[in-house]
Amino acid sequence: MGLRMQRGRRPVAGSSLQVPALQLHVSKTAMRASQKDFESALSQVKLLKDPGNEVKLKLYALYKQATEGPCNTPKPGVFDLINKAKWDAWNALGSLPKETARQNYVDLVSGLSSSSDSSSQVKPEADRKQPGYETLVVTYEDSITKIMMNRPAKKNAVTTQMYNEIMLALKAASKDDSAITVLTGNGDYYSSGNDLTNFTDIPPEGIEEKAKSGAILLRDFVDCFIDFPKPLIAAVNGPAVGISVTILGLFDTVYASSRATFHTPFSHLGQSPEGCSSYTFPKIMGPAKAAEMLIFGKKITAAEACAQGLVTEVFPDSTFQKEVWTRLKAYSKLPPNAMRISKQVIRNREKEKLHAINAEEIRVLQERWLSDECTNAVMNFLTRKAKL
Ligand SMILES: CCCCCCCCCCC/C=C/C(=O)SCCNC(=O)CCNC(=O)[C@H](O)C(C)(C)COP(=O)(O)OP(=O)(O)OC[C@H]1O[C@@H](n2cnc3c(N)ncnc32)[C@H](O)[C@@H]1OP(=O)(O)O
Repeated sequence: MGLRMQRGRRPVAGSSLQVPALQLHVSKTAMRASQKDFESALSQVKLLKDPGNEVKLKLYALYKQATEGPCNTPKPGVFDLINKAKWDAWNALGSLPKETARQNYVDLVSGLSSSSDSSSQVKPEADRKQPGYETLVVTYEDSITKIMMNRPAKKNAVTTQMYNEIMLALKAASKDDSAITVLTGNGDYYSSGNDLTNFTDIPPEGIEEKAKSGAILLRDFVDCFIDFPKPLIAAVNGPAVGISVTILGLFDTVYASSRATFHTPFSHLGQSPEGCSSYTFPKIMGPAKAAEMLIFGKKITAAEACAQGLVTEVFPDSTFQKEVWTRLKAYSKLPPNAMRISKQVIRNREKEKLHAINAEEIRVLQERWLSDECTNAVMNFLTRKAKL
């Protein structure tokens, strides 16, 4: 039996191994890994290729040290081989401070991710579906990483899990050898925006805590789009609502089906603009058109969105897939470094500003989530009294 890395679980041991003395490297940046870095490493580790038993034991030991401190449990008996290997690995860390263990965990995962990235410089099998996603289908073909939202029965509404998976897919795509990355939706919708059931699982600590964690999630999500280093294309296959529309201002190219519509009904929902749209929309379409969308929730057609500069080009719905993918395949053959560098030249000077705008929009939105206007709107949708 080998050590197992389970989806959604901590690394667990399941092997009788000689545990080598752990050579722990205290990096120059020790003590600087935040809880957020640590949590992101915990998510990342689930997507790694099997790193082997020795590394899994290191991860296990560092995780225990980072979360519980020095080994404090009785040594398992000699015949309890698995638990003894785990105990030995943890105990070998002695009195290593929790913060250092956390940093070492983050460093180790980061090293594993980049080595698995460099080994993936070998072109993945054509159109291979990347494993590890439940709400997305992520494929690689013709130097294009395609991230497809895949909850068609729910109009690709974005659950907490989908926010997290899109972030992971973007981080992976930023490091793989694809030239361009495309976000699209499966089914008749591109996306109906935030899944309104995200408002329902309120923790015992109350709605304020939920709003706080929602704010962190949304900030990290939008930050991923601001920082994405390669050409990012949206293939808007159908209607788009809320967050799926606002982040379009952070894409480099937006292709839309003639059936697509663009709708940001924030006032109807007692909410306020996000995805940096309070900045990108007035800049793209002018303040008057942006106000109609962001304040009054005017739904616009693909043709209108194109005339206003939010959409690059509209294709007839009947030929949308064929025409868009033919175009993208041609673009993906252009020299990838030149495309990446051109994007950076175009976008980099705005990055800091966009991060600040993102933070400010979320500060306002977090208060809105606690308002009666927002609670009533969400309840009306969930109790079937209202639809957009
Ligand atoms: C306390 C704070 C917590 C904060 C956590 C939040 C974290 C980040 C927040 C980011 C901010 C984002 C804001 C936005 O995106 S605002 C936009 C939100 N979206 C909506 O309001 C759309 C709601 N949906 C609709 O109005 C209609 O479904 C729609 C017009 C899109 C389609 O109508 P249609 O009649 O064609 O289809 P159905 O309504 O029958 O839909 C089919 C099933 O899909 C479910 N569905 C669709 N959209 C959503 C959604 N957004 N959230 C949840 N569920 C959705 C719908 O209920 C149907 O389900 P059933 O088949 O089970 O009935």
